[in-house]
Amino acid sequence: MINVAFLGPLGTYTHQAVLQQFPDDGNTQYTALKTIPQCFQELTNDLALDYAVVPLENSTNGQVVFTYDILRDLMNECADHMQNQALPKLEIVAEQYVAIDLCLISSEALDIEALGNDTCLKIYSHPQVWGQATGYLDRLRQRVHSLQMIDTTSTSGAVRYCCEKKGLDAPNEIRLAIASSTAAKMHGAFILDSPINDKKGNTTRFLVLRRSDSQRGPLLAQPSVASTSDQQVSLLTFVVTQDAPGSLVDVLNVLKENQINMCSISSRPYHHPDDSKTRLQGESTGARRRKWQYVFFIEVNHDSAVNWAPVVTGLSSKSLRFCFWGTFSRNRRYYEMT
Ligand SMILES: O=C(O)C(=O)Cc1ccccc1
Repeated sequence: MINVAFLGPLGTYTHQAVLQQFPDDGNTQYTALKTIPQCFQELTNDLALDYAVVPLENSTNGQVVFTYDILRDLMNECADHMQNQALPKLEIVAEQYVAIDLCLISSEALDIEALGNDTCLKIYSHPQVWGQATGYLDRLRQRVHSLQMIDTTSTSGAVRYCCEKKGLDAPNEIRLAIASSTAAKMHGAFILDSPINDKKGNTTRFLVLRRSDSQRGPLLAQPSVASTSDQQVSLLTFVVTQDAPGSLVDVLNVLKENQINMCSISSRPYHHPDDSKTRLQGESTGARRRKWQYVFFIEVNHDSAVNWAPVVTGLSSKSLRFCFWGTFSRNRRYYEMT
């Protein structure tokens, strides 16, 4: 029996990613959690859980910042170190891609074209959705008196909320949700319009994590739909000194020297803690501390034959803090999603 935690509840896009990775074979238990931080915390602390699945980025509106910021914080607060290499308690073991077709959903059959200009719309969804349907929402806003966007902890939860509040709307007020057709079906709700996403091929990429003290080796559940490819991907995070010209180039040169191709780079700001115990290696004690620094996230793709020892040594010597988050197979959906 394997136990997979995910950003729930049932009917979310993350749930879809979970089922792609871990099809329901009678041997899998699914644990729906409320928030992304909870997915990280529970996987770290609850030994009954084997994996956690969280969203990482969306092809239309980019980074899922909650996830990036937890990876950043886990690197910075990591108690286990090998010199300046942080050894986190979690590792990434797979990726998944889910096509996100957003639907406008109501607890009642309504004609969306017939909304009056005195209508006050309240639209509920996960915050990640707003940046994926801006064009549609802008057009809708022009046809009604007001349109309010209200965050929920999940898309599926938004549909449930609208169904629970059915019939309780004030006059002229209409509650709608944005979620998947699966979520609409699950709650017996009505799809008023779909797809309403700005871009065709809107896709979210998810990470599958496990505790790094878990038994090494191939994933316990080999995905049946998402077959893997020969390409391997590794995710690394690091901090460079901002006072030395070329310090980022120095890190990237380690990859070049080892013939490793970088396929993505991004960064997130972080405010460096003042606590002197957390001073990064290589930072001079007398130097004025920068409050505003950046963590870089890079992904590299390679075949399975990489000799990581010199790469890790090189990267740790060129960065102030460094963390290797794991190697996983490039999912075949990476090539297939439009
Ligand atoms: O709320 C959900 O359905 C989630 O799984 C989070 C999310 C929201 C929008 C796109 C992808 C994932």
